[in-house]
Amino acid sequence: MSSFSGLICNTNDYIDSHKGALEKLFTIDNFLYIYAIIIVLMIVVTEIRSWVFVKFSVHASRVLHNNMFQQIVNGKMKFFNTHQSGQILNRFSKDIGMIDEILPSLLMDAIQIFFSLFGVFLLISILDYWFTIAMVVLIVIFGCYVFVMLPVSQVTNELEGSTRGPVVSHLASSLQGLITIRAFNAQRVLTREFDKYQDRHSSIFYMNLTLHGAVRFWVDLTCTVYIAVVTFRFFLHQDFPVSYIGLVIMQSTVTTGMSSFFMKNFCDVANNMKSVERVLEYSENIAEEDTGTEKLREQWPSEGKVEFQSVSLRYSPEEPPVLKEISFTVQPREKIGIIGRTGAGKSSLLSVLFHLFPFDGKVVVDGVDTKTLPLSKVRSAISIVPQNPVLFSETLRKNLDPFGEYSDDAIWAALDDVELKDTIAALPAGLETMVTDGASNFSVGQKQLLCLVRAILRNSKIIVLDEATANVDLKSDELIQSTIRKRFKDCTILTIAHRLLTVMDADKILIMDAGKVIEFDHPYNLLKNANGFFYEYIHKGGKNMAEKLMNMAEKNYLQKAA
Ligand SMILES: Nc1ncnc2c1ncn2[C@@H]1O[C@H](COP(=O)(O)OP(=O)(O)OP(=O)(O)O)[C@@H](O)[C@H]1O
Repeated sequence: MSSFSGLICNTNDYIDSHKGALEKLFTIDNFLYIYAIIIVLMIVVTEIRSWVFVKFSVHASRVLHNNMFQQIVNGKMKFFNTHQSGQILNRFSKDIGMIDEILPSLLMDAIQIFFSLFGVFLLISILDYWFTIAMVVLIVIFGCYVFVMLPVSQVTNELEGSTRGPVVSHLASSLQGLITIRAFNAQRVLTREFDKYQDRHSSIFYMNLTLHGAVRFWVDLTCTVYIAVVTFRFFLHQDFPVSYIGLVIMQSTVTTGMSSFFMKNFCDVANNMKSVERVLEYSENIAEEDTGTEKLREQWPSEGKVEFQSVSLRYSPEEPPVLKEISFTVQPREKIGIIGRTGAGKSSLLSVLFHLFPFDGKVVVDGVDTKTLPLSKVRSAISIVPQNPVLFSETLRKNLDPFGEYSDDAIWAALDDVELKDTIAALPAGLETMVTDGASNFSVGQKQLLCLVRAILRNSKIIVLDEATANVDLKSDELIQSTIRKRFKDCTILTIAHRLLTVMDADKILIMDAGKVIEFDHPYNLLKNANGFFYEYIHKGGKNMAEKLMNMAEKNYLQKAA
């Protein structure tokens, strides 16, 4: 009791001695002026700060976003072999969302709280320098918390990101293979797998939350001890005025809440900076290196001669080569059928033609080493009808003619060539029909025919068909083959085929086995070698089929010879 009455007496003495000065400063007019100036300054500073942050964050996120997208669409094929789709989608959704929405406000709050705390500390220190020591101790303790907590929270945050990838990948592949999953009645297996990935992600997510809760507890406890120390000092030294004590204790209490918020914000900013790091990681060194610089004046390729000179390919340095010192020459306008067992390297041969992976040796087209040309030049010179036809979620017209280069008449004529004209004309929107996600409103055979329409429109000198008729019936296969013969008679054609009938009328058959070319000649000549691979391959389908194919080859050979 005696301590409190002492305090009150001291306060009254303090107020009496400073009364004149205080009255002078706090006249009602002065107070209103100062108040108005402070309010205006606060509004101006807040507006400028928000404007700068919004401008900065929008610009930064746009640059990062564009860079990352450009790198991904031009990415090396190897990158897609080693990175899950979920991982890539995560960068575009979670990380970009973090940079766009969360990080700027976190950063703003952190800076604001830092300056507020600094102001409070400064005020308390000016009132009594002994509090500076308590504050320095407080800051050191907070520093220790950050030192211990930050690396742990960065690891848990990283783990959270890496466990979210499989959840997204699993979901994406399940949606893609929904028909197969239902056909095998495998919904339960898939659900169990999804739960496994989800549990893994949730456990890390909760670990993160718990970690933040623990840190908040320790920060609050430290701040409570700090307030107790400050209050205790007033009991030891009772000559402070009450207003002074009230101000210090109130500011110390504010410090408690703000410090805990600042710690959380600081760690969140440091952790979420990882999103920037991850986006930056995908913003460089992913795109293919385009070293070709040679500019060709004349139309290239004009003939369509293709030479493979000692071409070797390995998908990664640790793996064995899938193409081994391959050399052969395709003459202009020749039709080549490529066959071989599964995994022999047929598709890899075509990926070399398009420079999809770095390879040793040379591919020379019409006398020009394709390694000296820009990638866009090489790729635009060759048309492909791939094994897995791809249509985009756009109008049919845009899918067939993405750059708007051809007239409607040319497109309808090309559709007529593959006998799709009536089917497309029967659609209510015709060429303006929207292709649904995954092109599910077209059958696989129709998709392949639409890819063939693209090739017809481009009218390239070299055409590549990678099992283009694998998903169509025999009649459609014959139709496509006759269209190809008619429309591409002046072109060089490389056809990978599993159906021998498809390539029996080819000028030459190239047979691949374990990454090597083992036979390369006219089918009729190959059939003369009873110990050869082709002879054996043809007789696997039964005697009747073999005879039919041999007759076809002979007829074709004699026709060409004549
Ligand atoms: N992107 C890739 N990354 C790593 N290895 C690959 C890749 N693509 C193919 N391979 C490997 O290269 C080898 C040749 O594959 P490729 O697809 O060229 O054979 P293919 O003769 O076309 O087979 P199929 O007739 O079954 O399509 C195989 O052992 C395959 O595992």
